[in-house]
Amino acid sequence: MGMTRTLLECSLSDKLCVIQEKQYEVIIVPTFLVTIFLILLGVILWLFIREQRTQQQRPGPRDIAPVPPSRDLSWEAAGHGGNVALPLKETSVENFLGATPALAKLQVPREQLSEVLEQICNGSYGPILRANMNTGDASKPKSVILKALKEPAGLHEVQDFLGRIQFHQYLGKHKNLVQLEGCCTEQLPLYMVLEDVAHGDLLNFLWTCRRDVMTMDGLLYDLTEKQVYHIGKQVLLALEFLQDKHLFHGDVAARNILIQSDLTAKLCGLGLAYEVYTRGAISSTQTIPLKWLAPERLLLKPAGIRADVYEDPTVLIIFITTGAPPYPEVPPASILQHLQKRKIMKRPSSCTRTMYGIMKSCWCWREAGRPSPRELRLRLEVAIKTADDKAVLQVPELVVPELYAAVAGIRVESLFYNYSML
Ligand SMILES: Nc1ncnc2c1ncn2[C@@H]1O[C@H](COP(=O)(O)OP(=O)(O)OP(=O)(O)O)[C@@H](O)[C@H]1O
Repeated sequence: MGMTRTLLECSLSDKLCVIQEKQYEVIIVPTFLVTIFLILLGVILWLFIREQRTQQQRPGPRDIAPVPPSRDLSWEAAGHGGNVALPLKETSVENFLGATPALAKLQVPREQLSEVLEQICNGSYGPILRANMNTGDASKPKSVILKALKEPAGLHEVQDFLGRIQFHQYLGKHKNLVQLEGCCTEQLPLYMVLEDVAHGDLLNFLWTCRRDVMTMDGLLYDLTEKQVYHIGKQVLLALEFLQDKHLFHGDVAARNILIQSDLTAKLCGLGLAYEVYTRGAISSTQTIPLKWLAPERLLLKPAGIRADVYEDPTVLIIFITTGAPPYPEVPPASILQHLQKRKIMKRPSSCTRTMYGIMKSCWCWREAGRPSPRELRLRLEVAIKTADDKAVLQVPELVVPELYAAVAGIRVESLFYNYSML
């Protein structure tokens, strides 16, 4: 207003007046703008510093301090020399654990877990152990599997581990999925308690079939075509169950199928299904052997249940060849090019044309061209009726795990085999 008035007051012939007025404009406006800018900068800086301070005060992984190992489980007594306890005692973590009431009814009192019998392997969270659980009758302890959270664990890992237990709880019971028995999460160390599927994974089972072993602990190591269908069907029932919950497994492989003495198959390795549950998709952080992957996954495209269907016949073929690696003639790194030429696994002599026909339908390049788990199961149920229940599948050579790992494109340590100990 003042400036306008001054302008109006200056006559155009009064040069001095016009110059003075412009000087006024040149000084006042930029000063005003600079001041605003400085105030804004100050506010932003203040907010930034305040946020930094709050973050420093928040509990983070580095805040976790060591605690002595739990005495409840005699891991050292089992002769392994170490302990599986988390070196963790931190108020914030304890508060955090206390804040998961959803798990309250799953708690297994630690004193019921009496003795660690063996370490099966190192799983994705930490050691996977076989332990005895007291059932009330001292003469009948029950064998269970403990998945422990390894040390050192940060809050994020603790959170993820608890989330995983809740995921099992969400899934509920299914005959063909490994069952959650409970958990020990009220204090550290943390354990997920699972039913013990004592005969271990299908791959080891198949390798044992190659030996002259007839029966072991009630399990018959003689496989017929009918049994192959029978186990395949159970895996598909588990996949249907996951599909009903809008999930998929993501790593269908013989190493993730556990076998009971009555040939009940149970799917384990639910890590990727949990990712689908929490994020709606699988990330690429977990490495799955290339030779097991459906084309869309090799191409890093989004995958779904029909990628599981693609992988399921890979299991069947491994089955029918009693644990031979898939695509033995193709180097693991060349598998995508191989599939892009629309080449599929050859029919082994032990595989009937009916079974191979079913497999081929699953190895369709296009996802939409593959059957759903239910359609596939129905086909297996038809095939089972005429399947051979007499002839035992025989592959004479023993497996050399190192060679298998190289041909299959997997790390030999990932084969949790006690095969060599038989
Ligand atoms: N309930 C069980 N009974 C017997 N053995 C088991 C059981 N659970 C796991 N195992 C053994 O441990 C191995 C690894 O299991 P699993 O893949 O479930 O663990 P993980 O590494 O924690 O993977 P994920 O995070 O995908 O579940 C299996 O191949 C099997 O040998």
